[in-house]
Amino acid sequence: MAAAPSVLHQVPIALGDRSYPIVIGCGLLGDAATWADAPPATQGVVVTNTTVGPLYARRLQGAIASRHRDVHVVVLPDGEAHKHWETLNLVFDALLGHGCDRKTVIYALGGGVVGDMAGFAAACYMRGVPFVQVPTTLLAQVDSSVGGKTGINHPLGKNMIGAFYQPRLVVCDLDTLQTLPAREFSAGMAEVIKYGPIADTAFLDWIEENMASLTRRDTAALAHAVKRCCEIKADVVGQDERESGLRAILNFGHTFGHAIEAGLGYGEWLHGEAVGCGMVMAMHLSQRLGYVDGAWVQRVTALLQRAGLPTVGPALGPDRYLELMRVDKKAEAGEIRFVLIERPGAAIVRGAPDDLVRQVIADCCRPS
Ligand SMILES: NC(=O)c1ccc[n+]([C@@H]2O[C@H](COP(=O)([O-])OP(=O)(O)OC[C@H]3O[C@@H](n4cnc5c(N)ncnc54)[C@H](O)[C@@H]3O)[C@@H](O)[C@H]2O)c1
Ligand SMILES: O=C(O)C(=O)C[C@@H](O)[C@H](O)[C@H](O)COP(=O)(O)O
Ligand SMILES: [Zn+2]
Repeated sequence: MAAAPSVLHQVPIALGDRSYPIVIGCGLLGDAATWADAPPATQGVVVTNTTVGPLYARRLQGAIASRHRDVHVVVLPDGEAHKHWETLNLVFDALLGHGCDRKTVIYALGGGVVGDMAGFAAACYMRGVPFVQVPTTLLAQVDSSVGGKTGINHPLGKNMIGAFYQPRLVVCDLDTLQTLPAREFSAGMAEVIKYGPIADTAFLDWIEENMASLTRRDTAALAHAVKRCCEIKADVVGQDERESGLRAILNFGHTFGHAIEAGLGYGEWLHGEAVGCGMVMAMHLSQRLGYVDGAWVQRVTALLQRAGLPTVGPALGPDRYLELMRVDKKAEAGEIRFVLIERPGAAIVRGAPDDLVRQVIADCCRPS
């Protein structure tokens, strides 16, 4: 018999009238009580994909059935390669086809790809309908479901078309992580580890000590990791919702990482894999600029390796890396700006000479 549903943590995110809770626990998805605070509406639309839908859509549909007259399920193709306009249009087709009004609640059931696309669809449909994040990957529970960055990719750059649009509620059901493939779990660990170097060295110590429990998906360890990551992200986003400054620290590893994703064509490397490798590159750059020492870079690199992540970048060649990174959203007047580790637990954003960046690419990537 399944254990009774339990809420283990609630993390608030303070954004004035756009504040919302992040609820973390077990057995939440199929429990009607979980959804009591979702906005009321005639129609609910669950947006999911071909992998997550068969696993969890019926359970969610049943739990929210009493809140809406109709609950529709929209099933998208799975994968980063589908995070584009054509897939987004499938959501709009369904919303219009079902005659959804502007109070319709969209439930994003899946990983970060579904969450980013369903959130962007919610931001656009009738100029904005409420949405709820129901993240089912480690990466989505610790990062993408929180903070309101939504959007899609463009062949020339990652997440280039999108909107800041906050969900009304985030529900992290830890039980869903039990069905996640090992490679996807490792990818999520990259964004977990990210919070250590940028904000909390005690959390980095904790991850080192608890890597085995996390890897075997022990519920108590997962609950702590998801809670601590959400606390850090909620604190940062609460201070700088639209990334005018501080929020950029959450982009640690992403300048190099997004170049890897776009350069290989979305999907060959997972987002978390590219970000993990990007963090190694950003740490090498931080070291070359005199901020951190080699021993510390090695310590974090070893942790990424223990999490099962690649730490040597693909052979795109320095010119291509630089070309792709100039498209990054943090770039200003053509200058690439990197999130660097100023000291363990603190990050800054600044440019770096091209020749140093080329040396980092030579040190950290396969030869082209
Ligand atoms: N908005 C943000 O702040 C933010 C933050 C980080 C990442 N992202 C974005 O998130 C995306 C990556 O998210 P992701 O790593 O969750 O990838 P994903 O959404 O592609 O999910 C990974 C894979 O796991 C499957 N899956 C999901 N839940 C499952 C479960 N419980 N059991 C079995 N399989 C399951 C999915 O179908 C998919 O095949 C990228 O597009 C990235 O840009 C956004
Ligand atoms: O929430 C943020 O801010 C982040 O940067 C979190 C990242 O992990 C995430 O991948 C985000 O989507 C990247 O944002 P982008 O603005 O560089 O596209
Ligand atoms: Zn990310």
